[in-house]
Amino acid sequence: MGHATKIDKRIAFLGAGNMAGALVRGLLASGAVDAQQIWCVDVRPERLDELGKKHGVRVGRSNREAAAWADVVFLATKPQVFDRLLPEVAEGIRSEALAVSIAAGIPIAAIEARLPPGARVVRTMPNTPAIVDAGATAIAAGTHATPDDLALVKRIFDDIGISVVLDEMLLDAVTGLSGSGPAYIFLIIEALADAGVKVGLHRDSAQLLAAQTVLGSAKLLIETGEHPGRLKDMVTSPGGTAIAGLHTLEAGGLRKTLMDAVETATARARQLGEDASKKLGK
Ligand SMILES: NC(=O)C1=CN([C@@H]2O[C@H](COP(=O)(O)OP(=O)(O)OC[C@H]3O[C@@H](n4cnc5c(N)ncnc54)[C@H](O)[C@@H]3O)[C@@H](O)[C@H]2O)C=CC1
Ligand SMILES: O=C(O)[C@@H]1CCC=N1
Repeated sequence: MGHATKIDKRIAFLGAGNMAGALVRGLLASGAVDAQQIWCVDVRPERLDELGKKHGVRVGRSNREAAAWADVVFLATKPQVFDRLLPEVAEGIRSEALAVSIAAGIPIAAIEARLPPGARVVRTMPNTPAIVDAGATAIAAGTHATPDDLALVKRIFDDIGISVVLDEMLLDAVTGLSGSGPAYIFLIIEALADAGVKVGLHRDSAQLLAAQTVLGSAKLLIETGEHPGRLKDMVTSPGGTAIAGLHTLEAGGLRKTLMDAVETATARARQLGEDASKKLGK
């Protein structure tokens, strides 16, 4: 990739797990920031060693110190530890810094209430394909976030996939759909690979064919802008194989099951937010 302009900010990741790792890698690969502009904090020393060795970024154990150093503070632990994380951030964060949450469920209001008055907060919901620059992220502005803040966060996530700016009330729905969606798709790919084995294919070729079919179908949809129903119709010859398979999927309630799954996951995101808000005393 590579960008004409650099991001002239110091960026801290509080919680340096899967998603933070994807962001660090993406920021460095795009050339948008240099390793010395990144500080990763985690409670697992082995993870810090790994990131330090791999990327040459600064690592440490103190959320407060990293927050005090940074212009942009990513809140990237699990939502369940936000009640411990936020007081440490509140102690450290500078008044001109921006806080960016990637946590499922936690409302912006709950974060703002725990940070100094006027704190600028942006809430996001990325997904794991960001690890290979194919992420899908939704971004929502907090009360005091500026258009420049949103543009900066959008740019960071656009480096590792696509992003959309939405109203915060839609973020739990995004969590149920694209945030959690990779898990659904991996289940589908695994099931298709199993199916391929059942009808006589070797595991390796079955899995590769299944995965490429998902990738290619998504690419076809995005690049043509066609309605998915029309693209489905292109596959289904009269009296052919695809319509026979589709009949079985309809009988198995695949559409309803997927709709239920997204609805359940959305409700779970909301619940995580309510639990966290309660623990945060709000
Ligand atoms: N995994 C996913 O598919 C997605 C996750 N998210 C959100 O991203 C956040 C992080 O998720 P993952 O990266 O998957 O989790 P993870 O478990 O890989 O990373 C979280 C990291 O935080 C560290 N940690 C725990 N307590 C800490 C503390 N007090 N201070 C500093 N670090 C601490 C853990 O050791 C761990 O390395 C979560 O809030 C999750 O809701 C958002 C979108 C997708
Ligand atoms: O399961 C979770 O809580 C996280 C958030 C979105 C995807 N994984």
